[in-house]
Amino acid sequence: MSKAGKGGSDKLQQKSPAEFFAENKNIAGFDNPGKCLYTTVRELVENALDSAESISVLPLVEITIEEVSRARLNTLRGLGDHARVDEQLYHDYESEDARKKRLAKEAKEKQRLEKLAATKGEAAAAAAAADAARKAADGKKAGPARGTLFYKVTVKDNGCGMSHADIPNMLGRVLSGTKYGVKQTRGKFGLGAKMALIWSKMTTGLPFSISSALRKQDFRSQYELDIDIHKNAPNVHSAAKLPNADGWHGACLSLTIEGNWSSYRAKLLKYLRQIAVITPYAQFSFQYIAEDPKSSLKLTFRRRTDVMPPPPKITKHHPSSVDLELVKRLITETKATSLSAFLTREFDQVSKALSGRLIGELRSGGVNASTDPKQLSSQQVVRLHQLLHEVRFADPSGSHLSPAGEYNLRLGVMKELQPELIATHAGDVRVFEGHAFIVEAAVSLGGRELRPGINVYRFANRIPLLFEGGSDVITRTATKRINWGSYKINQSSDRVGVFVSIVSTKIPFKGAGKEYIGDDVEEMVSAVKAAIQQCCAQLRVKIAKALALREQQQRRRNLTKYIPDAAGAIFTVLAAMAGSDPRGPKRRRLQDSSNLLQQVARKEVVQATLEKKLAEHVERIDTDMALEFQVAQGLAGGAAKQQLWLAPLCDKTHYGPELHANACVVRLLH
Ligand SMILES: Nc1ncnc2c1ncn2[C@@H]1O[C@H](COP(=O)(O)OP(=O)(O)OP(=O)(O)O)[C@@H](O)[C@H]1O
Repeated sequence: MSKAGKGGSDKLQQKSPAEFFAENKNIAGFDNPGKCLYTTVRELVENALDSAESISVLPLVEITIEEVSRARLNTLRGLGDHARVDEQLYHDYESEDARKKRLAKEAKEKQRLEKLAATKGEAAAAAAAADAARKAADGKKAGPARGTLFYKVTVKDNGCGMSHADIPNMLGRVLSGTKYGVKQTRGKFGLGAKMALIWSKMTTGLPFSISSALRKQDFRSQYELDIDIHKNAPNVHSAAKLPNADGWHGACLSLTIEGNWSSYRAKLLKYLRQIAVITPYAQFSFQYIAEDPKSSLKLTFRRRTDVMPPPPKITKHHPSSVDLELVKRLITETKATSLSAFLTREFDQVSKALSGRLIGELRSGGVNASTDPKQLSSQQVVRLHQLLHEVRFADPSGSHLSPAGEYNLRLGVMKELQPELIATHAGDVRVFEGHAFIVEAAVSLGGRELRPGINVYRFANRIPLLFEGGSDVITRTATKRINWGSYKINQSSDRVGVFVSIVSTKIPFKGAGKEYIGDDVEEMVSAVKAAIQQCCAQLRVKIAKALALREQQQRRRNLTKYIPDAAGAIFTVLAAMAGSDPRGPKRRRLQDSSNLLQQVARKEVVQATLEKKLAEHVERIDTDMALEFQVAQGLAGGAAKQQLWLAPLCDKTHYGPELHANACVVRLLH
């Protein structure tokens, strides 16, 4: 008899996707309570942005995190107050041993303070006591904040909303979503919101509350649901259609989870600031409601532009990116009834003429242009798949992508970090495994909140990436592959901001948590490096100009500093000469065509007159030299130019040739 038959541990079992992800939450970025709070907010915010952008509406996202004490949570769960029967069972019970240890520690601390007061005075002892009290309080804060470990997270948007019938499946079934096509979106896996729901189910047991309306819909869908983890199916508690008198459209999702605000507060705020950098056309209102109102927080990241990148478009699979299973699925799903139509209809970069040539290669296998793709034998499908990988197809055009745009990236960095210098660059469309991608970069110097050294900001499909930076292609390229010194940038003392945004129909994320992009994709490494280098080259010119300006100002300051002394010395000589014999040797040597000495004698010229004239002279040579410098630089084609950004009115972002004129350079759109 087999072990399974005996009821041993080898019994065959099956898991639903929901069970798998509930047991392996960390794969999706749900590691610990603090990180879970962060990832929940992040997933809901990114859904909100995807949703508003899908209907070309300027996003308005309201995020609220509200502390829920254990007592309130119990009320929400319908649990009454519990009077403890056996105190010793509980975590917070102080045993006799623990009490002795605490008293010994306190006595030792008292002795230390008394000794300090005797040697260094009362003030030093008081400061040490305050310091110890602060450390003790910090220690308590870092530990689990009992009573406020639960949070109600609500995210509301003005996006496309969800249809009434779809809501249970969209939000209550793992691996279901609308973003699986070949399209650039923030979401991809059909997992994020459900992971938040699974986490809430595992920690508080409270359901998802969803309110949503499609555009022009006269009712709002109102749902309370959770997920049957075992069946991976939605479990609807209540569903209703409520009046929508004000014509609102969008979604408002709310759930109550365990979390840790104090340990992830900084990360969450950093995330919001960075998403505001890469999405300057969105408005984010953030509110943290604490049980103690003094710890509450309200922040608004305002919209700075109404120019939204054109929305990404869904595109067809590139022939070199499909695997055998995908070819089979496309054959099953296609509406084409001939092989010729199938190839042109389902694949990118396959024209009618090219499909004819491809079919020519397959003819020996017994197919022709009119063969119904659904009638292909499995050998014929295998041959077709092989052929698609052997033929060299034109690269995808990338016109379906939606990069943030240099204008938005620059604006975002300027508004959030206010750097002293900034340069931006948008790279050309490149290709990785048949998927187009575009890398945009900004490099800034100085500004708010940057530490000395290289500060890397990473974005993928316009999502900020805040974790696992050390292994990411952007961080590694910025810190290891750029020779900063050659651009007059000091890698350790200058405050350098490196912002890189990659958009693609397939970002090679490591893991479903979308935390970082691997450093092993050669095409991506070279595109990221080129984009950063382009920014650095622009910055080098600006830095040279700034240095020259600083030198010029220093020279002027030095000259100005000596004017009173120089004028005083000259005036003393002139005054002495003016009082000497006009026919004496000193006076004869002076060519006094402007009768300077007489003017000095008549007090028409005094020391102040000399000082004023010298100051005017310094000013004049300074301006002349600056002008000379500007002209020289202008002719050399560099520093005198200032980049000015005018947002294109049309939705194109691919630039063509540059037109150079004396006063400006204009970049044309293709
Ligand atoms: N705020 C929203 N507005 C409109 N539709 C939404 C919203 N939130 C979620 N959805 C719909 O629910 C689906 C599932 O969302 P979920 O967060 O689970 O996964 P996803 O965003 O598709 O992918 P990922 O797991 O990569 O985030 C989405 O594809 C979208 O169609």
